[in-house]
Amino acid sequence: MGNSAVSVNEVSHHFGDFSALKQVSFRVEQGQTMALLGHNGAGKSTLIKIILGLIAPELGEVSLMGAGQCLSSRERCVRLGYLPENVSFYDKLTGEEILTYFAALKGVSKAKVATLIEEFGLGYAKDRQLKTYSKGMKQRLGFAQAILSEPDILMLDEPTVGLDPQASQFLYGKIAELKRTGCAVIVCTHELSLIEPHIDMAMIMAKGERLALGDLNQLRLQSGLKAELKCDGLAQVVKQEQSLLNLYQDDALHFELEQQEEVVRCLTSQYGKFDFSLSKPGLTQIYRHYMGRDMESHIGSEQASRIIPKESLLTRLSSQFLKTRNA
Ligand SMILES: Nc1ncnc2c1ncn2[C@@H]1O[C@H](COP(=O)(O)OP(=O)(O)OP(=O)(O)O)[C@@H](O)[C@H]1O
Repeated sequence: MGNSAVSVNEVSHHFGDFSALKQVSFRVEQGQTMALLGHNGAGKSTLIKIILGLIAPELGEVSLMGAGQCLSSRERCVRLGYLPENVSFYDKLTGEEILTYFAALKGVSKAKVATLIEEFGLGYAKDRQLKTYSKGMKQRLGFAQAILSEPDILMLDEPTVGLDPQASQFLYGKIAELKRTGCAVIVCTHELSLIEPHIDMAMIMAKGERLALGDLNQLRLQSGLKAELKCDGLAQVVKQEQSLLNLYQDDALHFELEQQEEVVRCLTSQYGKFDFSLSKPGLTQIYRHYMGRDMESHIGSEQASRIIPKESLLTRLSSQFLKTRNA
């Protein structure tokens, strides 16, 4: 499977007789950020748990930094950072105590803890118990925890929920810094327009299946969604130019992305139209296209009775770290 940071190959998984993942494959290279998108219950968290080694997939393979599936060997050689969807730490500990605890588990110095606390604007609250923290403060602490060990692979589940716009920008700035060091980042989110400028690629999932995968341009092409071009005097041009007539609707030209060069060349070189606005489908439009009109029915397909009680993933990760270290 090569030496991608994350390589997921034909992974399938069931919970009882429910098929949560169906032959999902993708790769994320070092220094790349991938958005993992899908409706509630699409299988995103299950996939993340499989990558983390918390769930063993029934079928398929996962390889991290070129290393195979075995959790203990993976833990020894790959630095993983993880921010779960609902950050749940021990709420009687202070912010500083929590980061110090995770630093000890990950073999990170206390000095790094102090630096991160300041960087994340939590210095004023470091001695306060977590139960006094706001949602955004907990989220910042969770993110600091996830990047403590300068991870090779960072997985973030809804990282910007509860963050104000400034804190979200700070978080994406941090992600950009980590990417420059070669860190591969996978972000599960429903905040599509927020994440769009920060990703190299996206995977869209529904009902446990991969619907689309690629960078924005590849997703635009795969979706068949059209670009829209507007300019003054377009109606006059279209009257003279038969090749553009079929593309003309509601005062604009609508065309496949492959046709863009041809359309623009025609307008500029034959009609001297250099002042035009061109809009391409964004991630939100692409996502809506794939989700179709029955998005609501996906949301309704959650079956609460199947859900096994969730204990804190961080707690489980910590105990696995401890087991590995003590092995
Ligand atoms: N431990 C479990 N036991 C039984 N079913 C489960 C379990 N975990 C997840 N599922 C089911 O698997 C499906 C995928 O769940 P998952 O949490 O991966 O979705 P998701 O895409 O992360 O959703 P969300 O956006 O709501 O977080 C859902 O139908 C869910 O009910």
